[in-house]
Amino acid sequence: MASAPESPSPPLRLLAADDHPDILDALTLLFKRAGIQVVTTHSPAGVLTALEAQEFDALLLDMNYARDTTSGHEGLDLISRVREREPFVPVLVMTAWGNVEAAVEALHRGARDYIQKPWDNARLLATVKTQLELGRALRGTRRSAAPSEGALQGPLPPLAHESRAMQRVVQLVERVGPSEANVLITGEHGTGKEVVARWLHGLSKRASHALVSVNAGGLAEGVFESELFGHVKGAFTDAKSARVGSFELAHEGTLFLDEVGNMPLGQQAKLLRALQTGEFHAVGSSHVKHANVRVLSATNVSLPEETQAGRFREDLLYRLNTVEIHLPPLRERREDIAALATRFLAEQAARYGRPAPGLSARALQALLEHAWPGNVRELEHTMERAMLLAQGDTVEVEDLTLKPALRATQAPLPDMTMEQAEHYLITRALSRAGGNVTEAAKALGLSRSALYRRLQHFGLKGSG
Ligand SMILES: Nc1ncnc2c1ncn2[C@@H]1O[C@H](COP(=O)(O)OP(=O)(O)OP(=O)(O)O)[C@@H](O)[C@H]1O
Repeated sequence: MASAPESPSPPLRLLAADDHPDILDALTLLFKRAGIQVVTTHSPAGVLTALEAQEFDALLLDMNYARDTTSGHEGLDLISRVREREPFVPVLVMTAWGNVEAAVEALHRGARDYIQKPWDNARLLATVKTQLELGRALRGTRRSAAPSEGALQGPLPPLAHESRAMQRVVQLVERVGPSEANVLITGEHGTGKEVVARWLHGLSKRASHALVSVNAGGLAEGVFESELFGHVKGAFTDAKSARVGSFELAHEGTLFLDEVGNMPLGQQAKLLRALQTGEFHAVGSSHVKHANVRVLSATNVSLPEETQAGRFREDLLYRLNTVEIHLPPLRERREDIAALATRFLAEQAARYGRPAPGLSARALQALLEHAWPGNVRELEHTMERAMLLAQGDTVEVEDLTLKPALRATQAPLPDMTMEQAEHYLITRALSRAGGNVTEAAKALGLSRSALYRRLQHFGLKGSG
């Protein structure tokens, strides 16, 4: 039977924003000639409206909208707002010639590249095309992420990434997600390793197949092989029926090996053999099976240290960590706390059918100062509890029920980096001043405006 011809893919679609009509005309002409569909708008509000109305493969945004200004503030705010709504659409910015500072800040806020005006047509076209194609690929893989049997199901979970550290993680996830590379995800408990695994799978060509999760570090000797490779009926006393193993379930999809650092050496050898050959056989059968899997694994222990101590096979480590993605603990990315806390409050409120409460300034300070040994998971539980305890429409410090012993237990000041020490001193001063910026600035020996700049840098808020 002849197969149906593939339908031609629709033209790449770009949203371009600039408040100068002549620039928009020039851009439209250039991109149309290259077969790119362009929608234009002259204001930040227009960008947000256009994003509501339709999907784009990439955005090209000017940084200055109020005529006669070159500060780029409107453009920077716009990037942040776009990233909130559309975390994965590639954003390119256009900056005034020589305004490298604005360009660097734009990259920090999540823009992928920048073009200086006046631009060079060939370079602009090449840069835009690359981002359009990437954006199209990212959209396509996410759309085809249909759940299938045995998979970790459901839509991709949110991945908050306000901090620079998490923005770097997201960039890495975007880059390696669509590849076939095996990825080792490291980080303390509750830092979001499984969330990252889901995104990696969701962005890959394998997204329409299963993502099968195995708690590799917690399998007793007797069940390890049966769990991973399956067994035939009657293979052992309890084998009343045949079982399909995780390798087979994950065929053409992704196998997620959680807690991989806790596997005993004997199991490591068996896993390595299956990964090297792609072949295995079910317990009680001599029939060789083959599975095509991409392996993602996660651990909260240091595998290089485990390897040195002889507890983890080096050859297995090399197979697992083609790329490593490290999730920093929450105490090292405090800029994420406010966004995560508000998100969790809203989610829990929706779950309990209540209006989402707000966070008092003191409650926010307490959250920012807490050490979060349980990381994002602990914050999630704290906000659920706080939502239930809150009286009225605001969560107060008392509703957080943070254990005092755990508050502000960071690394001692001498062990901190400059950035951490500054962050620590500022949050402490703000907290002591009840969120009042003027008072905190006085205590720190800074001018109010200098403190405001630092607050902006760290994504912190104060009052007064
Ligand atoms: N960046 C994030 N944005 C939003 N939610 C997050 C983020 N990171 C983690 N979470 C949420 O925090 C909880 C813990 O995340 P997850 O289970 O992925 O952590 P983990 O590192 O795999 O934990 P463990 O090591 O204990 O298995 C989940 O409910 C997850 O949805």
